[in-house]
Amino acid sequence: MPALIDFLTIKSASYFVVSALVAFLYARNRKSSSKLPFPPGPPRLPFVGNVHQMPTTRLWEKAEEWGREFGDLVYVENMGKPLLIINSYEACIELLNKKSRIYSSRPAPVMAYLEGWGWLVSLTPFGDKLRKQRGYLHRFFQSSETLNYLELQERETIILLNGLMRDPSHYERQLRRLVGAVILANVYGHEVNDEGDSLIQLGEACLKSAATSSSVDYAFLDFFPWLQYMPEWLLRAKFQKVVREALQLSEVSRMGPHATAKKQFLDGTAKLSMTSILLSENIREDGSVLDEQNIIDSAATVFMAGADTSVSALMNFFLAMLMNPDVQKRGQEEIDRVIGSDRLPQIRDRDSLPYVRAICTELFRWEVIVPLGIPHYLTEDDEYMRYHIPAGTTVFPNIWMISRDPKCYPDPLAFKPERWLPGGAKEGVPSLRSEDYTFGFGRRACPGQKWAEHIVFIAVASILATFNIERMIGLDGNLVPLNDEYHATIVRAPKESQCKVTPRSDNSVNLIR
Ligand code: HEM
Repeated sequence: MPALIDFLTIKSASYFVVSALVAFLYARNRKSSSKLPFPPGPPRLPFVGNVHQMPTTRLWEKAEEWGREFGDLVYVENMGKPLLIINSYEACIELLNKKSRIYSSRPAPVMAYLEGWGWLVSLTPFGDKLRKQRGYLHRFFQSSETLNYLELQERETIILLNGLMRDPSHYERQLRRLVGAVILANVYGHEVNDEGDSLIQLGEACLKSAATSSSVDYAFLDFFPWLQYMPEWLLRAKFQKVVREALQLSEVSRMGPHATAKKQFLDGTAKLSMTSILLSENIREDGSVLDEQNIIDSAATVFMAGADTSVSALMNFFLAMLMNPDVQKRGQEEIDRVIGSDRLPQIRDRDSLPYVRAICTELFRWEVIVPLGIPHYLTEDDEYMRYHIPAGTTVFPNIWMISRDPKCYPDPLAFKPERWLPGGAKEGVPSLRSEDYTFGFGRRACPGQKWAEHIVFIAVASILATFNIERMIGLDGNLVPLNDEYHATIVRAPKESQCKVTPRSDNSVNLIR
């Protein structure tokens, strides 16, 4: 056995040296491929580049610091892999929108593929497959007409209000149920009965697992992919165990709900959903389904991409209300004045509730949910502002920094819906709306934007209409501190705060029931 260990250690060390050499030569070679310099950035060390300066979490905070020092574009390298961070909205539009032909692929993180998440639409490389998948998602989620999802969002929001009345101290659980129930009904025709629904739990487990694949703990696999072949006992890294567990989850979540929905479709018991509509349009006489893999993958991606993000927006709403009681009061006054107390708000009330709409727009700006977007990948060499950007660069739009630009948003850390009202802030309405960047850019921009905007609006308006959200007073008579911590993976999600969520009046209770 010791001889074997020696052999494998020598073997892996020699692999290391060869990989290092290849990366070094590759980096040198790339440097000489254009006369133009790379964009500015922190000084790089030979071979390892900026690896020593890369944070293990919250890359967006470091990116902001670099952005202040180097400007709109920051170029860094990680073991020979080029990364570009774009810090201004204008540069995002110039590169990711106007040159979307070459800026619309995705990097391929080794860990995500090992774990079996390679089928996610958000990882699909640019090309025909992606066009097909995005075509499906646009049809069902960017317009409410195909699935009539607005009605379902309203119905499920009433269940949310009942849930908050029953279990006011666990608002996160209720918000997860709301978003999960609408998504699963829209995608598979699955009806969620309670917060413990098995598909919601499966989705949550997948989200946790997929979040690990983007963890920096496994970034070493991107630099030394051959390490994935090392025996588990030799490497003493736990990634193989993590991979085995994730592989199971990714397969079950991709195929399981589809199989159930297909069975219901064939039995004639299926409810109207993205899956049942696509099956009915694509089923052939022999029972096979045209383009079934893309249908399966697009449907299975929706929970993964839509649930955590939309829940985070609503979690931020609770935090914002706890921090800004005056905003809550003004929103409630608008609803009382415009809608009265005989009915709950509906999505068609959007145009007559400008302040509530402004709260939603501010929610998409304040504490952005996907601070560095999902990275794009440049497929050809490019030039911009007399800089050379090499093919193979991973490109991050710095949504975090754009949303906090004090030139555009005075007092950017404050939650101020008034900034979106004409005449409401003395500086006037900012020209850059948060909806223009929070959902990403170009041909990879979020296909769920409209769906998310609608569910956030109806949930916010309905909660404001019927509940007061207030800080708790502790046994010592002082306010219980808010939990302003955030889970920090690709999605930045606030943690739950202890608070009091109480119906505004007996009339609210009757309306909810
Ligand atoms: C508040 C809620 C949401 C936010 C903030 C959000 C944000 C984003 C962002 C920043 C991206 C990356 C865009 C880019 O690469 O430039 C994205 C991609 C994506 N989003 Fe959303 N999203 C939300 C809700 C949803 C919902 C409800 C769905 C479900 C339909 C969805 C489905 C997707 C998909 C499939 C992608 C990948 C698109 C691709 O790679 O081509 N998202 N989202």
